[in-house]
Amino acid sequence: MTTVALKDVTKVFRDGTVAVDSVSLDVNDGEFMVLLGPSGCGKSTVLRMVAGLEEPTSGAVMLDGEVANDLPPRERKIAMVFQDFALYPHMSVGDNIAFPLKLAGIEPAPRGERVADVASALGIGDVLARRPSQLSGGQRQRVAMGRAIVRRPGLFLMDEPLSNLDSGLRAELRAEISGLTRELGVTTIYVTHDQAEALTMADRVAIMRKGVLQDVGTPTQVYGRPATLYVAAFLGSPRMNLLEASVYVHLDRYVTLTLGDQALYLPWDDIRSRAVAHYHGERIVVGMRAEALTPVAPDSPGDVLQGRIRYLEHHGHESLAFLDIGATAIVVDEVGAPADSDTPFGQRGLRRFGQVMQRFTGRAAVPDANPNSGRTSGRTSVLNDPGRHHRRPAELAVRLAPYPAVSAGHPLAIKVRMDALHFFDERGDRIDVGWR
Ligand SMILES: Nc1ncnc2c1ncn2[C@@H]1O[C@H](COP(=O)(O)OP(=O)(O)OP(=O)(O)O)[C@@H](O)[C@H]1O
Repeated sequence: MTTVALKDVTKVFRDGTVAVDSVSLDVNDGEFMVLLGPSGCGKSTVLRMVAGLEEPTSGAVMLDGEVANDLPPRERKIAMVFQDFALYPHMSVGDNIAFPLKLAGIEPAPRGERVADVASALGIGDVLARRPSQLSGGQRQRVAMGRAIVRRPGLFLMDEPLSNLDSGLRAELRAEISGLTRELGVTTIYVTHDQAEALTMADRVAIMRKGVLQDVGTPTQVYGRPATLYVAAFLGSPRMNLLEASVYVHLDRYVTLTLGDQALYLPWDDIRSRAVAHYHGERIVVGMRAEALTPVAPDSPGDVLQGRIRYLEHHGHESLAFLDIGATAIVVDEVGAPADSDTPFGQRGLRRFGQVMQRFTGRAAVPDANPNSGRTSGRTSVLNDPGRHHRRPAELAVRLAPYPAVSAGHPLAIKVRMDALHFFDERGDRIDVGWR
């Protein structure tokens, strides 16, 4: 049984990089917690502090309710799994898995039994005599998992353990890892920049940006009720449509949300109107996921936006239409294109590449980007903050049936599910409208 608590933990590296900024997070016993965020947001640094491989600059890392800042890594009852597997190439698979037990002084007979049990649970019982070089990537990852679980640790720390594998195998191992950790009841902290991994595997997800924790909750909570504009923009594919809206209150009648030259109306007796009404005369951000938008006949009544298709994207099972609706979109920087979530070539890769190039050429190949340079206060308006967000003509992402009978230039009317709208204030914080 292991619980982890981070209390106001900050890590500033010697060069002044603030990798982790006042993070507080509780991980419950047996919980599968995923740390999610783009490359360089500080996820691995959090994990390394929990492992005892990095010391916090301030704050406390607590294990089972005790401050563990000064506890050496080997006394923390943890097992780590990394993306590069870190297997011993000269040892057989069986010896790799048995190694931690050997170190712990376990006799050969019970050692062999434990190894056989773990190997059969992971489906690698028939390759125990092979060397790691004679295995596939997926098998190697299973051996790394086996070596981690064989000691029955209280806490698993996994740093992008699947990112070197192809996508089919990743999906398979995703299910295996989450099944296995739950079966074992081991508390797990799993680092990834892949939102699909986070949403499918986690009991709860903690989303980070530039060292700052943005939101923590179950996958349903963080997806359905994102705490900040950043989380709203980061999660989901296609990205949530984020539109600048002006609020105008017609007392006792309705609240108008003006999007360019069109408007949506919240009836006054709708509970959400009261929260949004505080922003009368101001601009807010209205978020609409594609699932809240349905194409309808052009003259349909109710909450309908009119647009013209700028372009279509065909994805096989569906097509996405991107509509010009004459409104302004708020684009959150650093979330990357959705496909980014699939590239293992993160900041760490860049750093390594830079170090290798430097060794050969004496010059840095890639400047070591400091995500905190140009950091702005959390109070800055997102509607006027060129370093972090920018505005551009909105292209509303809408789902259509595969290969629809429309093309670029076609007009399209879209019905908006008003109860699925998200609202954010000018600082990028969720406006709580008291529902869901
Ligand atoms: N030893 C170090 N010295 C200076 N800066 C560092 C060091 N280690 C990490 N950093 C910086 O701290 C920030 C957070 O790094 P970290 O590795 O925790 O991010 P990450 O979210 O895990 O990213 P990635 O997925 O690319 O590894 C980055 O800006 C990184 O360049």
